[in-house]
Amino acid sequence: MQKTERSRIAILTTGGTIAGEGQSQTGGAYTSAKLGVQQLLEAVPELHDVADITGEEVVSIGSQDMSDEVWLTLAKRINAVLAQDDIDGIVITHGTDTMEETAWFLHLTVHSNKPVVLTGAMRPATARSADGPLNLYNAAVTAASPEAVDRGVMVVMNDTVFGARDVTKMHTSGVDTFQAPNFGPLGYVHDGIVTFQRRPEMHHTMTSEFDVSGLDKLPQVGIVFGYSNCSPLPVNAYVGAGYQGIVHAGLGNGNIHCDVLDALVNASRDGVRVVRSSRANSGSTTMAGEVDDEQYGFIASLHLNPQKARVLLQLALTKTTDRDAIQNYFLTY
Ligand SMILES: NC(=O)C[C@H](N)C(=O)O
Repeated sequence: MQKTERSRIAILTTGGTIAGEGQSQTGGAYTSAKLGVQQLLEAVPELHDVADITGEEVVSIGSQDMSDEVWLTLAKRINAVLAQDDIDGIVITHGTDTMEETAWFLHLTVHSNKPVVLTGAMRPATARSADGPLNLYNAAVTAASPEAVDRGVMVVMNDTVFGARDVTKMHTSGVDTFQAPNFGPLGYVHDGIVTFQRRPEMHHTMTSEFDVSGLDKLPQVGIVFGYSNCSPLPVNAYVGAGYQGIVHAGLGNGNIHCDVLDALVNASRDGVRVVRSSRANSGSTTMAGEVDDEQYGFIASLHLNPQKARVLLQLALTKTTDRDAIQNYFLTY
């Protein structure tokens, strides 16, 4: 696709290690979300070779503190900015801890085909070989590319472009922490050029039916982790607190310890929607395995990991509580 005019990119900042400051350049303790939007932009003057850039701070937090409220604020702000004729794409700087969840939430709630790219850093801005500046540059290159239109929300880290549905954080500290274990990346960025190899096939952005424009909170959905000798206490606590949904981070192909299974079946029969995901980092919780979802009224998360299954269940519950309809959402998005 040819493009002659200069792209116009809005950079929205939310904090994270990319805006982090430490006392040493070679590692150790640091605090995320310290630098403002101007400091982030000034660190990468080459951004202005890529596009006309505007910057705006949405929040300034470590992404471990991300909340449904911030997601709703972000989605509404992004929809408003992308509705402007004078903006071609958005870059969001974000902490890496929950970047995959925010990207996935936005993939389902932003209704535009313009590129939306999240990026961040594993090393604070003050570190030797800080990865943030090049990640920010590569994110802007991607957001400014006409080739990036209609690929949904993306994460650009470590020269790699990932789809929001596929990407997950796999390493606690490495700069190559983001991977897409089931489906691989969408493309790569090198020398100021983004090259794509595929586009997401499932519904998102323009074809997503989830609309959060009138919402100021989301349904409450909790995650329960499966392990040997585990207890039904967390399931019962969520049910007692009135949660509308529970995602079980199950064993292997979404399997569930017998004590916890009883608690989840009771929850499901009481109308709490239960999604069966897996603590394994790749593969699908398939619809026919050792657990009979139809019998218990459970929903298989398929390739969505627990933290992403939680997001889709929250959005599904804004539309329906019907088990079959929710399973269908997991087959569609
Ligand atoms: N690398 C990072 O950005 C980690 C940080 N705790 C955050 O998610 O905000």
